[in-house]
Amino acid sequence: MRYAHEVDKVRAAEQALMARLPDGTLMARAAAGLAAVCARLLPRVYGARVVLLVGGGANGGDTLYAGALLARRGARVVALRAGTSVHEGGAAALRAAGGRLLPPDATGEIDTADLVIDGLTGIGGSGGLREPHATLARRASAAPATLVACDVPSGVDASTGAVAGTAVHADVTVTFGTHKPGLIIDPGAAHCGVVELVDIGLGADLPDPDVVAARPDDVRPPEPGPESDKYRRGVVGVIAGSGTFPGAAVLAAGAAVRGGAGMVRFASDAHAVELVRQRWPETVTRVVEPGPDVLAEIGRVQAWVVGPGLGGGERAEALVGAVLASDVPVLVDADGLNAVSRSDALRRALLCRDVPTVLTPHAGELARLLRVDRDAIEARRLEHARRAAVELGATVLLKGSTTLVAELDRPVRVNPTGTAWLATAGTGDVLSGLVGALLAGGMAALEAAAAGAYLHGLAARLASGREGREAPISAEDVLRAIPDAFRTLD
Ligand SMILES: NC(=O)C1=CN([C@@H]2O[C@H](COP(=O)(O)OP(=O)(O)OC[C@H]3O[C@@H](n4cnc5c(N)ncnc54)[C@H](OP(=O)(O)O)[C@@H]3O)[C@@H](O)[C@H]2O)[C@@H](O)CC1
Ligand SMILES: Nc1ncnc2c1ncn2[C@@H]1O[C@H](COP(=O)(O)OP(=O)(O)O)[C@@H](O)[C@H]1O
Ligand SMILES: [K+]
Repeated sequence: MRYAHEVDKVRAAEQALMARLPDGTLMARAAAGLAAVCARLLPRVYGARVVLLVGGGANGGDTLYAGALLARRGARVVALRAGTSVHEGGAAALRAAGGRLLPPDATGEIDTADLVIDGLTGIGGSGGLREPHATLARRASAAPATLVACDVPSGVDASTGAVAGTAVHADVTVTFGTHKPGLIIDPGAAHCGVVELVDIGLGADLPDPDVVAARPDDVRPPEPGPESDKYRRGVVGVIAGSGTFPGAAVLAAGAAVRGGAGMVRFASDAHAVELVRQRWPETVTRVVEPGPDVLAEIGRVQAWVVGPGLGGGERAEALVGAVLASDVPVLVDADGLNAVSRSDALRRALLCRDVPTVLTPHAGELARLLRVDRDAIEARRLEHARRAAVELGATVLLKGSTTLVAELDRPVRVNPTGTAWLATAGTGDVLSGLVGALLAGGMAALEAAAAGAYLHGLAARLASGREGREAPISAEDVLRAIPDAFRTLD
């Protein structure tokens, strides 16, 4: 797993470590790591033009010391000082190495630089960048020079990834000690470029992470063994589709098949059932009307998926209600979530469940569930995913440019796979069927949701093509690539 810690935990760990080390050791380690990355990025350090953007805090200090190291190797280094104060030790080191400090209006230096280091704000930044920081950030982001952010791109909130106004768009972010959530969650993540972690020795002092991102060998979907049969592998029941949206049913049922379910039971109205039967003859289908015995009519399952394409109205509410009353893991998606948003009774049913429930909203659906603005959710995804997990008593998979999975008292999972080409109709239906199959296979809710998001994003990348040469994909392309995604896991 890749770990990320929020700012208060980073500071506590740094203090604990600093208490055992001579003054300035951590800053020296951070600066050395930063300078080493910058040196690698330059074709030649000697004679390179390096500009430092320096704020008044320790982030500026790291940057000044790194600039001094580059100056000692023959780079021509100038620092533009934003604000009134500047880290004194760092400024003295830069001067001693032959570098110069200039006022912030010397912005012409940025346009002719080979490399710019952004040391305006790090983990101490808060709110939108003030002037002259914002102008410097904009100018550096637009300049041809390679832009390296020190610890965090200035203007990005390190703990959350929120961006209030201008923020640096870095090519590379060199971060110290541990990742910060804001570097792996959008909108902040989109400002980071490539993230390089420099070890400054914090390891033993860091507590459990706030946020984690899987690496390929962390994703372990269930595998059949010699003792397996279709029932032991897990039966998933999919209740989806309607006269208006039958396609969602085909995608969700198909993804459950491809996601490794031993068997898929599919139930809906006659039209959706007919389409699913034609497209996925391996499913066991049943036409159902909502009623007290609807689940018994469909048959025994190890997990339910309810919601994709169900449409609005009482039918959807009744079907979601029946599923929430069951005693097996449940995934609620799309119109199923909208039904919960409309009905206090369903909300109560959700809270009463003592078996796992996974909710898979996009920002609009979560906005309706939490009764907040969609924009607020997209700006502060981490906060809202966590809040939803608490208020709705469920494992919440928030979809979008960064997919998060939140569960009470657990580090939030950030999905590292995916591509913007996934933003196309129907891909969410594929995700619901896939996660449903993993739940039916016996994975815990958090693991199933995180593994499903990982495989879904990987399938999309495989379908879309090699980086730099991607092509548009359909939801069906993603579905077809699910087995390839499984194959790429170790
Ligand atoms: N602690 C350690 O052991 C280690 C820490 N390390 C390094 O220290 C960094 C943290 O340093 P830090 O705590 O000094 O905060 P920092 O990120 O420089 O920001 C504060 C400055 O920014 C300013 N500012 C804030 N918001 C602003 C805004 N919106 N717009 C404009 N200005 C704004 C604020 O001004 P003020 O609001 O006080 O007027 C103040 O001047 C960390 O990221 C890492 O690089 C490493 O060396 C390893 C060891
Ligand atoms: N900008 C984006 N970058 C990466 N993935 C995205 C982006 N926007 C959406 N996605 C992904 O695309 C899928 C869309 O799901 P959803 O909105 O439910 O679509 P639908 O309801 O049409 O099936 C989700 O997996 C989501 O995480
Ligand atoms: K910075």
